[in-house]
This record gives sequence, structure tokens and C-alpha cells, in this order.
Amino acid sequence: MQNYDIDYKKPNATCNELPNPETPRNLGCFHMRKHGSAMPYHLDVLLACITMISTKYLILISILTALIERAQFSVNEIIYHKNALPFNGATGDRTFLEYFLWETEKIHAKVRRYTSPDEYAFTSPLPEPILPPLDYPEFLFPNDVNINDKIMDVYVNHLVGAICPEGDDKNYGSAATKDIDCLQALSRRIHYGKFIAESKFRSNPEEYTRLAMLNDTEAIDKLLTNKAVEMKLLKRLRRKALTYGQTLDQEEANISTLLKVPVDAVVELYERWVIPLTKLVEVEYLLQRGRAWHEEHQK
Ligand SMILES: O=C(O)C(=O)C[C@]1(C(=O)O)C=C[C@@H](O)C=C1
Repeated sequence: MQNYDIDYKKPNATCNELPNPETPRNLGCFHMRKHGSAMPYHLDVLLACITMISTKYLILISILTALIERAQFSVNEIIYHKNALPFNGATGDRTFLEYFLWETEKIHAKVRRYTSPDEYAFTSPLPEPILPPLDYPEFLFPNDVNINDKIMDVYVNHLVGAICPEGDDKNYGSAATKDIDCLQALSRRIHYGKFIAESKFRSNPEEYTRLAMLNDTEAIDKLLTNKAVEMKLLKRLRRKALTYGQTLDQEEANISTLLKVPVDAVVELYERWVIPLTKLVEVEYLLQRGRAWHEEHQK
């Protein structure tokens, strides 16, 4: 840890004051320790922040890869329509994508995927895990924030059409497989806002609690927003999308025509949806967190 040039004694350091996160550092699992262990509070928050920045960056790569793979197939709109003919009624009252996602999530639930605090299922009901529970150290405050319905809606109605060629190439299974990769990566990234929000709350609990008690979502949004971080993120994303979207020949010739994914659409996706939805998760979490903190301190 000595290499990271951080003032560990600074009690109110926040994520945005940390060194350049360009290189992901292997700090292991985010859930480092349980509440109540001996580590000083601010050090706890700083460690969490470093891991969060790396994780945000890694998920960005997962999202980008998933989008590039999905963009190889046509929109195939029929997979998003309920009771579509080609599926012979096998999908019940779900769309082909919802059906496929439900079946996938059932098996993932059995191996306890959704018991992890950074994984959220889109479908229900799901079976109980066949594996015994893991003892996850707690960082988040217990909450019921889950905006997967919104993520699905935005994905189907705005994102697919922006990144994929129009039309129907009949590759329904492949397209839906890639949809699932995209949705899971987006959901993980957006709900990661809870971890970011928790660290922000810990660096300023009084103010977030005051705003939560006033139900002032706009002010909470303003307080947690850091435009400089957003701009940096979008710049990094554009660079990555250009590099990942090039073919090998283009990379060698240093040109980027006929990219595998429309770079502007990917950047817009983040600007218009991913960042605002992450902030929505942060605000919802902070409302619950602040109200609970208030109650706790009333006693
Ligand atoms: O990194 C943070 O501080 C976040 O809150 C996350 C995030 C983002 O979605 O990337 C959202 C809001 C901030 O304005 C900056 C970035």
C-alpha cells in the first residue's frame, strides 16, 4: 500500500481525490472486512475507494466487450416481443430474451450468484442456492434498491438500436446470449453505485442525513456529482472503444474506419444512461442510508 501516495490521516478524503486509476491494481475482493474491526474508519473508506475505482474501470471493459460482441448481430427485434411467433409459445408470456434470461438466472441462483452484494437478478421467482451461504463481510447498509427493470427498459428501447445494425439475421440465440452479457455487466456497474454512495456517506454522514430527511433528492444528486470524474471517464471510454473497436489491420495502420461498434453511441450510452442510472442508485441508497442513520442517532 505504501506506493499509492495517499494521505491516510486525512479523515474526509473521498474517492475523487485519489491518484490516477488508469492501471487497475489487484487489491483482491472489495469486501475486505467486517464492520467493527480495528481499522480506522477513514482508512477503511480509502481502501474501499481504491478498489471501487479499479472495479469501475474493469466493469467498463466488460461492458465495452459485451457491447462490441452484441453489435456483431442485427437488432433482431422479435426477441424483445412477447408471444413472438418463431418461439412456438415456448416462452409463455415472456419475450424470448426474458425467457432465456430467466432460465439462465435460475441456474446462476442455484450456485448462489445473487447472494453476492454486487449481483442483482432481473427475473423471478428464482430457486434457492444449492450451495451453503457465504459469509460476506458487510460494507453496504441493508437496502432494497434494485433498478433492473429500468435497466432492461433502457437497454431494449434505447441501447440495442443504437449499437446494432438494423434488421433480422435470425441469430436469436446468439443475440440474446450477448444481451444477457450486456445486461449483467450494466446492472453490476450501475448497482455498484451503492458502494460508491456508502463511501461518500461515510465521508459526510451529517449532510447526507440532513438532505435525506428533507427528501431532497436533487440536492443529494448535486452533492454526490463530480463532473470532472465523469468527463475523465467518458474520455477514457472513448479511447478504449476506439482501440477495442479496431481490427488488427486498422490498429497497425493507425486508422479507425468501419469500427466493430459505433464509438459515439457507446460514449452517449454512458453519458445518457449509465452515469445517470448509477447516480439514481446512489441517491436511492443515500435516502435509505440517511434516514436509518437519523433514526439510529435519535436513540
Ligand atoms: O465515481 C463517483 O464518484 C461516482 O459517483 C460515479 C459516477 C459514475 O457513474 O461514474 C457518478 C457520479 C459522479 O458524478 C461521478 C462518477
